[in-house]
Amino acid sequence: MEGGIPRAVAEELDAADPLAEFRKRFVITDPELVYLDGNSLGRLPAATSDLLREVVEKGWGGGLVRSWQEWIDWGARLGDRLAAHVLGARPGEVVISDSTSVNLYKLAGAALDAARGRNTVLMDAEDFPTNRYVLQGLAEQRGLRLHRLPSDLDGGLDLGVLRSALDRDVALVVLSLVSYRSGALLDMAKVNELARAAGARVLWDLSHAAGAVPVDLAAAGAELAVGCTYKYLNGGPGSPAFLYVRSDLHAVLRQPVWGWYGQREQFQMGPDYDPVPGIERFLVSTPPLLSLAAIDPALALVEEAGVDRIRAKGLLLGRLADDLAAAWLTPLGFRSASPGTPEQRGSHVSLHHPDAWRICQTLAGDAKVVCDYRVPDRLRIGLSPLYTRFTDVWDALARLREVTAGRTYASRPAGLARVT
Ligand SMILES: Cc1ncc(COP(=O)(O)O)c(C=O)c1O
Ligand SMILES: Nc1c(O)cccc1C(=O)C[C@H](N)C(=O)O
Repeated sequence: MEGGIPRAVAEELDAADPLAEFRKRFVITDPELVYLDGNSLGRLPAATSDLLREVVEKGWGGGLVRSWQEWIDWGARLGDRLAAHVLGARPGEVVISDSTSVNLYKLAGAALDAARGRNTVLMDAEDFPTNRYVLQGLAEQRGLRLHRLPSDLDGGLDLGVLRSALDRDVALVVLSLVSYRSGALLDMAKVNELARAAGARVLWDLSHAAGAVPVDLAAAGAELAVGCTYKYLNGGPGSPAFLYVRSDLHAVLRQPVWGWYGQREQFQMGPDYDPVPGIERFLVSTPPLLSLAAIDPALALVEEAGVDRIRAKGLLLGRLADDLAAAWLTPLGFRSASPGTPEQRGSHVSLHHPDAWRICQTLAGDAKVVCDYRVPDRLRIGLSPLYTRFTDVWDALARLREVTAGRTYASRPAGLARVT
């Protein structure tokens, strides 16, 4: 019961794909497994293991502490590459450090400290949990008002809702450019403009956007951003995050965690904290060097492919997923949980189904399709263009249809795993 779109269509799209060769640059141990969870953890680039072996054996094993001469500015060097090729920022505006949550805390804290007389923080009530918790903590600790903007779980934040909440008390707006749940993509320039007109700053979380959709922080008038490197940037589990602060704000903002990596003349070990003038003032401490190093070969792939080409393929993958879902899955009780066209989304798509959890678990078994589940009833399908083929999407949705239609999942007991 193929119906809808024949597999040959996906095969033709693969044959015409200018990025097809990039799949070979990743480690793929099980060719039958369809991996559609690169929006959570990207695949391992083939070059990463050798690079890490070199850093471990030559750098750590041979060079020992002397290697810090070379390692110490890797966060800034990689930040500059990310700025130039992925984020549309200028040299000296991006640095890699800490985790997304910690960077969010540092930049939100810095912005709130600088915004005297304004006592409201706006956030999307449906934003990724860590963002909500960090802001809740900051607001409680500082006696600020946290205004949670209602937003459409399957759509995204309505700019009309944001506009009407932007009064003269708002110090900071924190938003994800791409929603982790629905994939909804916001208009960054428009949001920045609305906030600027109201005298508020915007802090962007680019975790689900970086390396998947074109981002031009400078052109969009962005002031602050954070994001992770282990999703579409394929930096590996727990690879450190990035942070961006527009250069004119470096002198104005001081982050709340005063560590020695932000200090002028770090190795002079001076008595009092006196941060450097540049982006490194937003650093805190010793980076997890091996995880930082792993970003290098991963970023090289994104640089070579180019984010515009990655996005172009992402849109086609998204359209194929939409068409197949409409033909095969809607009749089986699936309902879209994402904006309707790929252009309105990042690179993942979500579907509601009352049995989503059990379907997701079953798919990952014999059907060999890894996507993820998000409470209460969503399957989230990540389409990471550097290694996802059109035939992968076709095969995955065909297996999804089979599992659901045959209700082969129904006999399995339900229950939540610790990690989904
Ligand atoms: C939008 C968003 N922000 C933040 C995070 C969390 O980042 P971390 O746990 O690396 O701090 C994630 C995913 O883990 C995310 O999807
Ligand atoms: N960061 C993760 C982790 O440490 C464990 C399991 C999953 C993740 C993820 O990245 C989830 C992802 N941010 C999400 O959008 O749900």
